[in-house]
Amino acid sequence: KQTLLHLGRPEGPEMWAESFPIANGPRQSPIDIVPTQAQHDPSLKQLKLKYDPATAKGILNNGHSFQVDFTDDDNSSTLAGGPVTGIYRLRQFHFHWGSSDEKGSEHTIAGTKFPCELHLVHWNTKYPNFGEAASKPDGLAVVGVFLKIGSANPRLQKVLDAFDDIKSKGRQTTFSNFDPKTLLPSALDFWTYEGSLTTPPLLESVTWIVLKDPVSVSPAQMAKFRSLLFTSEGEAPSCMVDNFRPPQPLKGRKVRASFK
Ligand SMILES: CCCCNCC(=O)NCCc1ccc(S(N)(=O)=O)cc1
Ligand SMILES: [Zn+2]
Repeated sequence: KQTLLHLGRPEGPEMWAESFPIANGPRQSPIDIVPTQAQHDPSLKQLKLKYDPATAKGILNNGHSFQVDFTDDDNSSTLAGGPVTGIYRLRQFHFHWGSSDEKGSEHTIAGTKFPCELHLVHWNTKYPNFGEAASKPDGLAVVGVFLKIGSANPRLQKVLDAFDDIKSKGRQTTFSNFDPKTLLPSALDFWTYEGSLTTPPLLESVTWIVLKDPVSVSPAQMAKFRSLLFTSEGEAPSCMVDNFRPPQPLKGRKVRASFK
């Protein structure tokens, strides 16, 4: 008896190609980053991140992750330098995580999975808005940060404290005066490659900037991530876990390193 279960969750990554054929495209994300195969590119500039805490707006459970949204109607919070040309505006950040500490990240490093991965999503100001930029090959730049199990991360606390208000899908609350720079490691060494959104619509519009150094998260803090729900109030509750896409074929792409 063929059960749907062995095809993965009906709405899971294995099924996406049916509605989004680009799922099998030439520049899909995430990927497995193999440090020994990445080429150091001395022409890569230093990453310039300028975030204004006043641009933090709200925090939302969107049913597949939670995101912190920023006002992006001026250049108060931007990314420049690194592999990109021009100025990209911060729109939101969100996370991906596992049901246990052995998995959860989207990118992997020589096969190593992390329990969690942070994505800071920026759009190219040469386009009028995020939606337009999301459909252009140089439209988006996402900074990826690995979280690894260790001591509790005090910088995460303000985010975790908001979870009671956004437990189920569709819940949101205000979230102000937060500097996402506090979530980053001290060194901004990175790998970079041309890729895509890792969730539908899987658009191939992302310059990925994956930081080499992880930041810490404690098991108790991971347990709080796993207390969020995929489901809306009133539905049978389903814990929000394993919201990561596995690595996709490199298809000849080069991964560059900003460091030796
Ligand atoms: C008005 C425009 C509304 C856009 N709504 C449609 C849309 O494009 N949503 C996609 C949002 C998204 C998905 C995945 C990532 S990831 N995991 O690759 O960083 C980042 C951002
Ligand atoms: Zn993401």
